[in-house]
Amino acid sequence: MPDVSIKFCGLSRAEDVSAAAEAGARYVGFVFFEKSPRNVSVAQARDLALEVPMGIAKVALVVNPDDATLDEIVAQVPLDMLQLHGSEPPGRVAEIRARYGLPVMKAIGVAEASDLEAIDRYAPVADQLLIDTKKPKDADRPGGNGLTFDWRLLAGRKYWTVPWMLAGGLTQDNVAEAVRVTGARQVDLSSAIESAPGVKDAARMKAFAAALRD
Ligand SMILES: O=C(O)c1ccccc1N[C@@H]1O[C@H](COP(=O)(O)O)[C@@H](O)[C@H]1O
Repeated sequence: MPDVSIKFCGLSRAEDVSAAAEAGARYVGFVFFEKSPRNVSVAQARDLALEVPMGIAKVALVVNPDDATLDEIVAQVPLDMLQLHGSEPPGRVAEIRARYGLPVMKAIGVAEASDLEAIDRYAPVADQLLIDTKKPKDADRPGGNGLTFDWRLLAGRKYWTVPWMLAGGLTQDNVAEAVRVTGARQVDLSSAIESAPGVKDAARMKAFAAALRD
């Protein structure tokens, strides 16, 4: 198994941060999206971010944010990256990257081959890409739904101009296969490391990391 970096997303308690660090996460994510069971306030995220050990990147996940929202988050929370998980067009991604001087990761939803065309539009304006399952029509959030997409769509794609992460329904049982098929060297997940919606589980984080290591 190659070395694969893990991002555990949607942490909301100090104990989740400790568990993520202990499991070997290289990124942790805080969700700013009211309809999500993982939604945190700016104050909560600030307290959590201050608990994150050095060397683990702190990521703010936002969905079609306006400048006022981002101004507040960036001013209050010590961050290493912004994750844009809405329908932000490439120009807006570039604008956010320039305005805040933080690396930006743009999520791209995938359901079919044509969705991958977005990679060429976003790679020039983002520091990283997050290839996630496309939002189902009836879902009330654009990610974090625990659903996979057909990983074979990424198989054989050798040339990426920016680093990327794989996301969407990854679990301790399927991640090894997902990495094998897609060649991903970074993975991001939320649902599978929860004991209930929004409640992270230390044992599941540990088991997920072990599935990538062993
Ligand atoms: O987690 C959420 O609630 C969320 C809300 C809005 C946008 C994105 C969200 N999560 C992101 O989706 C991926 C995949 O999640 P899952 O593993 O399928 O549950 C997750 O890694 C987050 O980055």
